[in-house]
Amino acid sequence: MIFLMDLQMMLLDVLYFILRNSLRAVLRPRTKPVDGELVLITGAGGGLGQLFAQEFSKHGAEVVLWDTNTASNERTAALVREMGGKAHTYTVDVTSPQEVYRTAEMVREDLGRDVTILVNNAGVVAGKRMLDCPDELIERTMKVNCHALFWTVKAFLPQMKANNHGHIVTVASVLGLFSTPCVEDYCASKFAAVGFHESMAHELLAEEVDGVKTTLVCPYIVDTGMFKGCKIRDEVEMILPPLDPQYCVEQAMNAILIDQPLVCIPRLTYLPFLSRALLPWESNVVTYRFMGSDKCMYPFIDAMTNREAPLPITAE
Ligand SMILES: NC(=O)C1=CN([C@@H]2O[C@H](COP(=O)(O)OP(=O)(O)OC[C@H]3O[C@@H](n4cnc5c(N)ncnc54)[C@H](OP(=O)(O)O)[C@@H]3O)[C@@H](O)[C@H]2O)C=CC1
Ligand SMILES: CC1=C(/C=C/C(C)=C/C=C/C(C)=C/C=O)C(C)(C)CCC1
Repeated sequence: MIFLMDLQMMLLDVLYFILRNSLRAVLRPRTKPVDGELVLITGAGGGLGQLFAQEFSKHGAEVVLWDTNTASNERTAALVREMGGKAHTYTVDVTSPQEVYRTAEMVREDLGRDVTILVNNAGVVAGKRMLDCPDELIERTMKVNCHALFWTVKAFLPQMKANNHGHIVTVASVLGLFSTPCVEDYCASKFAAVGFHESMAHELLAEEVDGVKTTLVCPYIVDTGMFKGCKIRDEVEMILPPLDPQYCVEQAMNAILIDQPLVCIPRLTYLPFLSRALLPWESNVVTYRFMGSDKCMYPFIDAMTNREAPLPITAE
């Protein structure tokens, strides 16, 4: 009897959330204020990291910027300060757990308060065919895009839980939900990031920690240069062009500010995610061929290889 009542309640809840989320897609729900929050962004010197810092700052948050690249991290801080915002920079390699824990402690001592929003944004890709790729590059992708999530979350989640207040954002990718050929390191790391994020989100809900929110951000190609050259069929690209970085971050911010658990940017990319789950493998293969996704990474890998190749010696 209790089982049947629970089943009925669960089905009603399922319907309620389908309805609520469909309405949310049309009507804009109220956003939460983030002024006064302390937001830590990893990979803050990069294309999306810089824009996240500026957007959070526009909303009145104080930002803590982490990157291995001191110069680009300082540029982000300068942009935030020009806007009248508060930014603190730290040069950190997020692949090192010791460095992450030590710097997290330093942030706490320097600022005298806890980080309340963590944006795990740092990411890399090897940009080589798997069989040509040095093992160290494959390991680096796994360490930056996946292992680092464990270190930063272990560093900041305990205080969020203790205060029952916080938000963990994981910038994964649509390539964590479906794959393309020739970026095995990246897909493996982003599928892992999605798995990590979802498991952590379920853990918080199972423990009824309702004040710590989570958002998984899965963008399609963004024009930051990271995947420069990646190209699908022209006719399909007209419907699905690479994203403008500002648009991507604005969409991600909208999701974060309404505590949305998952956002695929653009929405059209929910389709290949669904078709991967529902259609036979061979149906997906023919779709990939038709849309030019089967060889979309070739020009990207060529461009990466040429970028690294030494300049040809030309006779004077
Ligand atoms: N661009 C795209 O098409 C898409 C990107 N994404 C994801 O979005 C996120 C941001 O990407 P994007 O802004 O385009 O990339 P960028 O390369 O512009 O920025 C990434 C930043 O992370 C930094 N970084 C790399 N390794 C480490 C490390 N070990 N510790 C700390 N910082 C590090 C980089 O520093 P350095 O300059 O020294 O390398 C760089 O500043 C990534 O997670 C990416 O996977 C998702 C979907 C699409
Ligand atoms: C596979 C596939 C597609 C192409 C996806 C591509 C090319 C994604 C690239 C994403 C990147 C580079 C993400 C970085 O994080 C389509 C045409 C959408 C639909 C058919 C299935």
